[in-house]
Amino acid sequence: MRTGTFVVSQPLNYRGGARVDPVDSSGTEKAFEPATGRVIATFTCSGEKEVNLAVQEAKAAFKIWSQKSGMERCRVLLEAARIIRERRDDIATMETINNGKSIFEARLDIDVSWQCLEYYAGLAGSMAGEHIQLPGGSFGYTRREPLGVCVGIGAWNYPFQIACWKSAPALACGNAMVFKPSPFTPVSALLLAGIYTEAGVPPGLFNVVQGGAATGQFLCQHHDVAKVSFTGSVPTGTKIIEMSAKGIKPVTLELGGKSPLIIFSDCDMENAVKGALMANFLTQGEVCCNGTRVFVQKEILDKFTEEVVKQTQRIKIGDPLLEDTRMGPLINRPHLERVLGFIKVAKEQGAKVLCGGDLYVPEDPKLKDGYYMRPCILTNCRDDMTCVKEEIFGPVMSILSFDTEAEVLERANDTTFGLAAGVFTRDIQRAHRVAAELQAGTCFINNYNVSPVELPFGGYKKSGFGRENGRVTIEYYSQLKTVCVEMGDVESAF
Ligand SMILES: NC(=O)c1ccc[n+]([C@@H]2O[C@H](COP(=O)([O-])OP(=O)(O)OC[C@H]3O[C@@H](n4cnc5c(N)ncnc54)[C@H](O)[C@@H]3O)[C@@H](O)[C@H]2O)c1
Ligand SMILES: NCCCC=O
Repeated sequence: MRTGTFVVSQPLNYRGGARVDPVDSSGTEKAFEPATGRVIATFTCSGEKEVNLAVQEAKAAFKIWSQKSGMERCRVLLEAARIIRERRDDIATMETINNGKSIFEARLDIDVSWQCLEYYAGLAGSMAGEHIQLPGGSFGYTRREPLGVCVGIGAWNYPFQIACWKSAPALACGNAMVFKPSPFTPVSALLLAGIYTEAGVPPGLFNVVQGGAATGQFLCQHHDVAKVSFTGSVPTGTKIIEMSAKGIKPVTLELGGKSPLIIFSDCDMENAVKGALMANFLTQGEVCCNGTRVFVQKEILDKFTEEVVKQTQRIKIGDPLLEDTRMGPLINRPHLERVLGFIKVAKEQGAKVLCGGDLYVPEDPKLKDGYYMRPCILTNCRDDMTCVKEEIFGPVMSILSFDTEAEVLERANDTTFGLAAGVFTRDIQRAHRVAAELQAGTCFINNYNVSPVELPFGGYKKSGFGRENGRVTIEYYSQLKTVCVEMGDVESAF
């Protein structure tokens, strides 16, 4: 497949094991190919009736799936993981076309996705309760039971991976799911739905409804929905939690961030520079956990800055389906303009642009309407500047300098967000001391933005709560039942 050729020809909803057109509407949306600015799909957003049908299908499938043993669920999830691995290139291509990230990166996202299914397949068979001895031969035991129909609502930056991070633990625990992708990236969740069906899940176990805020609200407010797992911005997360409070439904919130990356003067410079690029420029900088506040100890500020600028200028921007491209277009025109707007404000507030921060027009004429910009490095930054305080969600790194460990910790933690943080140092005691002090759900030591599925991921403070990945996520998709067994006679108080 080449850039500029793909159009969606099939329905984009998935219900009861097949692609369907929605029975009602809450508006229409267009999906774009960010590389060219072409419309690749115009689709109907699901209305209340369609959402209800999807939830009812999920409810019916839940009855079958929740009765399966963990090992039976394990086998189906392993088969789905195998199919994803087999179709890695096709899925990655679709992701690149709809999201704009480079094919090189999209393939890595797909790897993390099948690994997630494999991981939870492995846990499905070992989910168990406890047996607790009580006086007189009586006893109790606990059962880890699924919740029912879970809703997943996704953001547009990791469309396929987010669908896997939510559905794999949900299905492993015996739940059913209705998933709503971002209206900007409706395509790849359908591939996952088809794969689950091929792998042998009951029809209706994993459904996809398309749409924006209205469709999302119908899902969150549905009385047969037991849980909502949301990935997106803080303002939308706030609305989700309000709706879940009304229904007393558990929620997982994976929200935004403005994470610090601290580079001490005793770091391995080469790795620290690589780490700073990893922390800022994957997926065009549209990554929730990016370490966009790069604090560099004064002694190495000049050397670090020079090297990081040199490496950033070498990033190959362009057609995201080409093998050597490392930065594609941003998700859409309004977002590109928003990111450029942040750079304009940064300059007005006194920041200095060391490289990039402007539009990029690739030579290939078919890419002229794509949403490209050059990755940007800002220096002369202060903690009170907008570019240092707010999530930009684009390829913009702010460099700040610091003197002491105590000072940088205070500044790093001076944010309402708490998704991630990073530290580069060769001093092992300092590395762990700093990681312990950082107010963030994930702390990277001497690396950044790696995503092993074995490790829990989620936020402190306004970056959300609950976790995805890791063993702990089983607790977010299941509930504990206690069974108390009397072996003697009832000792009545009456
Ligand atoms: N912590 C994480 O794991 C993580 C991962 C990716 C993205 N993000 C965050 O997501 C944001 C970017 O994604 P976005 O622009 O898609 O976020 P967004 O909040 O605009 O949208 C996220 C999803 O919520 C839906 N939605 C919007 N309004 C809704 C409502 N009222 N009720 C129900 N659903 C609604 C959208 O259609 C979309 O599917 C950034 O802030 C980023 O940091 C976080
Ligand atoms: N590698 C996945 C990061 C998710 C945040 O956007």
